[in-house]
Amino acid sequence: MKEKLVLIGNGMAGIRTIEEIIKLEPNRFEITVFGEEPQPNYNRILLSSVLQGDAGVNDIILNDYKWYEENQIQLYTGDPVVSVDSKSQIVKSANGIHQSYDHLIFATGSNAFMLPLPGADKEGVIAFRNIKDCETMIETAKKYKRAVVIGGGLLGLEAARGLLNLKMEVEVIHLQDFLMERQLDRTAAKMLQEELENQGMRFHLNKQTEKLLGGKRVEGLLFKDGTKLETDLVVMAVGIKPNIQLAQKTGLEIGRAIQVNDKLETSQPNVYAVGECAEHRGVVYGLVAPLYEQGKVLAAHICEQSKEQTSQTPGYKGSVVYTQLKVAGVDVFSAGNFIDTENTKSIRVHDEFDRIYKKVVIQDNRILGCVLFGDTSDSPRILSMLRSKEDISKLNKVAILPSEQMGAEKESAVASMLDSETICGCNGVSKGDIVSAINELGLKTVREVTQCTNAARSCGGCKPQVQELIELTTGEEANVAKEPMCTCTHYSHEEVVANIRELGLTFIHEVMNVLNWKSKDGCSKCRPALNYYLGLIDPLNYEDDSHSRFVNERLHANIQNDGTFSVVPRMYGGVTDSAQLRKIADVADRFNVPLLKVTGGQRIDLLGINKEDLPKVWKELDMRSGYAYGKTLRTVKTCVGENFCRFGTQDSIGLGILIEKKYEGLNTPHKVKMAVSACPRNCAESGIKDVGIVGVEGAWEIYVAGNGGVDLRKGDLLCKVQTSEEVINTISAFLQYYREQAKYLERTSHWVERVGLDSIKKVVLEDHEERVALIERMDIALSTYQDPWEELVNSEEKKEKLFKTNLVNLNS
Ligand SMILES: Cc1cc2nc3c(=O)[nH]c(=O)nc-3n(C[C@H](O)[C@H](O)[C@H](O)COP(=O)(O)OP(=O)(O)OC[C@H]3O[C@@H](n4cnc5c(N)ncnc54)[C@H](O)[C@@H]3O)c2cc1C
Ligand SMILES: NC(=O)c1ccc[n+]([C@@H]2O[C@H](COP(=O)([O-])OP(=O)(O)OC[C@H]3O[C@@H](n4cnc5c(N)ncnc54)[C@H](O)[C@@H]3O)[C@@H](O)[C@H]2O)c1
Ligand code: SF4
Ligand code: FES
Repeated sequence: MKEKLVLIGNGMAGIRTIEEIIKLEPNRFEITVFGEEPQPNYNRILLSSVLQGDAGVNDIILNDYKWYEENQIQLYTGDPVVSVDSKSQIVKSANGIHQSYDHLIFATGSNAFMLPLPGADKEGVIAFRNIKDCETMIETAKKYKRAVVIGGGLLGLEAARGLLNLKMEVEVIHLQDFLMERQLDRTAAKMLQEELENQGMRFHLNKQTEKLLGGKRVEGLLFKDGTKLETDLVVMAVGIKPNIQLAQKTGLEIGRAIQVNDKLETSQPNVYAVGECAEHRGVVYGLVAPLYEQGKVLAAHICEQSKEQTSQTPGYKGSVVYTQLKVAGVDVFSAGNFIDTENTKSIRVHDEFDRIYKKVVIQDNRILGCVLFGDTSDSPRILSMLRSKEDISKLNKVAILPSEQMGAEKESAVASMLDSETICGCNGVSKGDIVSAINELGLKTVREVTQCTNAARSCGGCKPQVQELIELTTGEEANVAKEPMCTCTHYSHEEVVANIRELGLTFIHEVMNVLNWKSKDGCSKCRPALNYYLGLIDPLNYEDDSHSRFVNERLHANIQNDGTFSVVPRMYGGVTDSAQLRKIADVADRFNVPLLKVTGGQRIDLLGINKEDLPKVWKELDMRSGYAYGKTLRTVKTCVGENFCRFGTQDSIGLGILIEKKYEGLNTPHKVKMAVSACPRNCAESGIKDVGIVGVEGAWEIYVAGNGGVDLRKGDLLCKVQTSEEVINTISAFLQYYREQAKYLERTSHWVERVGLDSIKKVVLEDHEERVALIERMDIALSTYQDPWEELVNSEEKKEKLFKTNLVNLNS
């Protein structure tokens, strides 16, 4: 006879526990599930996506009726359990079902907390917790215009974004003086507020609602300070309260929720609790990651018990939680304890130009928590250090929060992650788990990876990383719907480019309007990408939008960690002369330049220059910009070559200078570095450059897609040619093809790995017509080049705009 297992609550934690049990013991239990809601188990997290218009109700079903049938689970939906007789081990449902049990799991979740305000029972006052609430909001938006969300936490802001998408005017009422105070500090909250205001939300902070006004239907709010606000809909998002009435009636021990030990056992034998209705070591969790961890432990414990073994399960020890806001155009991440105290120290990066803020709080050489805004790419690494309580005393502090300005290559966070690091936080799936599944089971799609590992099955925030892992592991492009360019749009990079071409779109806001961008002004990911693509497609007519460029590119200098700038003038082929050196020395003296440094690209960097001095420095230098800051050609490093070196067989300096003069200022998807060495001894390191030329007897070998950064990669031999002219033509064809085919911010190394060298050779070397066309398009692009320093020095208006006003907000 099978043991009887009854689950009360058909939600995310309860059903995940059942899935884990079935994995361990597919046939041991006769399982019965009671659910109060009328649907099968669905992904509550994605209600935000349903409201924001990114998914339909059917898309968020996690386990359909067929799954229950296939696993022989008796499911009663729309039928809550109303009493439990724990003596005779029987539960009774509202519809009168009596079901006996050997094991009983409470997974009754939470209810939305409704403020007990006068008028809270009026029509048009709702919560945001289930499918019904979501449908009510969608219906309301068809008839009414104004909405108020009470509560500026995760749920409130996701609801507000959804209501904006439904074309309502949205006001958010928040009790505290900054948003998401449970997840963010004041600085990050202020940046978030500005971003959301840009998107169209209006905020009322420090406001306490006293009463809801209106007749049968809500018409407004009255606040404690006497002010009023009119509205047609009120959504309360002020927290949750565990659903414990039934447990209370059953006589289970209750604190803030049902009290459980490390095995998720309640105070009564064979009765367990899991999910938001459970309190473990004084903590009640409200996010799925810890609830799924609980479910796994509980499943193992119940299965071991059924075998009448002594329990081997180490037990649930509590979780480090993290949160991410699911709102288009906003990247926010928060984990652990991020509040500064007298015992903590913190590392901070605050880039007001690009609206990036990162804070990592440290105590006794361990990371306690972090807040990331604007760029959350460091989150897996920091979370991993936080969870493992890694001793960071030996780490260079810069390594904890590396930034591009500090020399780090950050384009593939996934590639540089350790196997033990977590890719999917919701489901606790590591990079190693996913890579093993891909290799062992031959998985090719994100959906397959989800089915086998559960990664990407909850909030979906890790889908891009899973996709990238498939591509990195198999060397093939993952067979999934293309990943959107950013959270502002459904369209992938490729689709946006195709639309710009097909519809003849010519400026950034036009692209956003025509392609139904979700946020009015885009974000720091899509704006620079659109600016690049528009310039690529119509180089002669497109007017570059400097406000859609990253700060260094906008100011034509590299910002340093103390807020000063570095200036690197162009030195073609790494060659200089005494006049240039004298000029540089004079400028260094006149402007008290604290550091002069020879760079890896063979030029001289003047570091520590104040922003207001930049135009004067450029003027006095009277040299061209070295573009040490741009997504463009950086340097062409050269070796001494035949003129002086005993081994030299070719004029590397001459060719290097020719190349650098030809391609300077060219806009590319990411930075491009080149080198020319005059013999295979390769003193200019041609093997680790985007384009590297090596002289061999009477010929030049051209290598591409090398990289000397974090993702060290040896270049691939593209071809061998005889003359400098052929070198130039081949570089033109290759670089133009890269410009047209790569995604913005994709280095040549990643692009070549993604599309394959052979396919590039076919176009760039073998298809004569296409090669000629690429070279022509390259020449057109190059014809528009103007040195930016010279342009700025000679234009008062440009100087005024860039250096005197504070036009620094990418989103402004
Ligand atoms: C809009 C929204 C967005 C969210 N986004 C995120 C996110 O991005 N990341 C994240 O980690 N978390 C998110 N959450 C929270 C997450 O959804 C919850 O933590 C999770 O659903 C809790 O799972 P649970 O099974 O404990 O409870 P629930 O999912 O609430 O399931 C409990 C179920 O039990 C049923 N029930 C209650 N009493 C009875 C009874 N007596 N008999 C039968 N059935 C009963 C309820 O009707 C319910 O269906 C979000 C929540 C919402 C509402
Ligand atoms: N992206 C995510 O991870 C995500 C998204 C949505 C919901 N959730 C989860 O769902 C649950 C509910 O979310 P939530 O945002 O309601 O809970 P919350 O407790 O995190 O936030 C509630 C917010 O409402 C504010 N508030 C409280 N009383 C108020 C009042 N009278 N007037 C105005 N503001 C008031 C609080 O200051 C707080 O910031 C949480 O467990 C949350 O973690 C998570
Ligand atoms: S690469 Fe060859 S030619 Fe150039 S400096 Fe080195 S040894 Fe001399
Ligand atoms: S991080 Fe939420 S589904 Fe993977």
